[in-house]
Amino acid sequence: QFHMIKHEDLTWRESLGQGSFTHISRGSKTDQWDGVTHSTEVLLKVLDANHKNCWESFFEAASLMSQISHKHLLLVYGISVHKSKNIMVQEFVKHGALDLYLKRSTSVSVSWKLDVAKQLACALNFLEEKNIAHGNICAKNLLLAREGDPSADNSPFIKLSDPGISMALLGKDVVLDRIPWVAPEVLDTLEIELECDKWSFGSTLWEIFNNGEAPLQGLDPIQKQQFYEHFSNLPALEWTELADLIIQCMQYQPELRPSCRSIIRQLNSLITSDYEILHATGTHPK
Ligand SMILES: N#Cc1ccc(Nc2nc(N)cc(-n3cnc(CCO)c3)n2)cc1
Repeated sequence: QFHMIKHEDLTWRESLGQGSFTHISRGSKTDQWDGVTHSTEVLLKVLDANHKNCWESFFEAASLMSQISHKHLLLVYGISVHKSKNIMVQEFVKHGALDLYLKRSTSVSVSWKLDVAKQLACALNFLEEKNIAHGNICAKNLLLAREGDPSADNSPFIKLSDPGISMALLGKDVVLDRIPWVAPEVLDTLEIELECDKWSFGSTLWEIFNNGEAPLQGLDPIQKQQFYEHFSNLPALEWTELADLIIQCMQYQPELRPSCRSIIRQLNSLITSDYEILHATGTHPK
């Protein structure tokens, strides 16, 4: 169920960092279309050689993204297996991971953030309708295809990345490190259900409205585990309606979390209210 890409059709450029058990590089792939050679810029995601045993899960994550297509889901061109290297070939998304973009950007407006949040909610709604759980929703896995320029009145555009290797294979320390994105019930079962993505959505909303700052970043794994044991909540944002939405998503009982349709409805009313506040008082919520 995959397009296999020949290793010799890939060119490797600079390294761009790493994910869990993987590292990423910019590159290009060449294709022959009716005898003409085309070169496409790609992102090469390589499974670390010392985690070769995870190759099934690595490609399982990629195939999830290949079986369904949606404008806000990352395009995976295919895979390439060469000697001991397992490579996922993805579309190169122009502005990279959202968490880094938010940390670097100073003037990102509330309406920009709401627009991005709504796009993520739409991607999740699409997955929910297909009964597909992603399992790794966070700002690091949101890729910014278009920055959006308020003066040119065009808006940002994001793509949700593949979920990566399943947590069942990543080990407890990686799972603890993913607190508070990973839903509390996952710590026991290591099973990903649709409701888990709602919890992660809440955590990602918090990141987006805190300019890419990671929630609970100062806590060590034990303190992170206690955060769940004490049924704690993230520090509330000043905008109470938004803080309420985050609390709804981050309900400890999975069945109490809102549907994607409800999340989208609430985001729409925040977008409208933001618009009214902006035009009423000339100021708007943090
Ligand atoms: N400077 C810069 C710069 C860096 C990267 C891109 N592009 C791109 N395209 C993708 N398909 C995936 C990623 N990506 C980034 N971090 C991860 C790991 C966490 O998911 C994945 N980046 C564009 C500009």
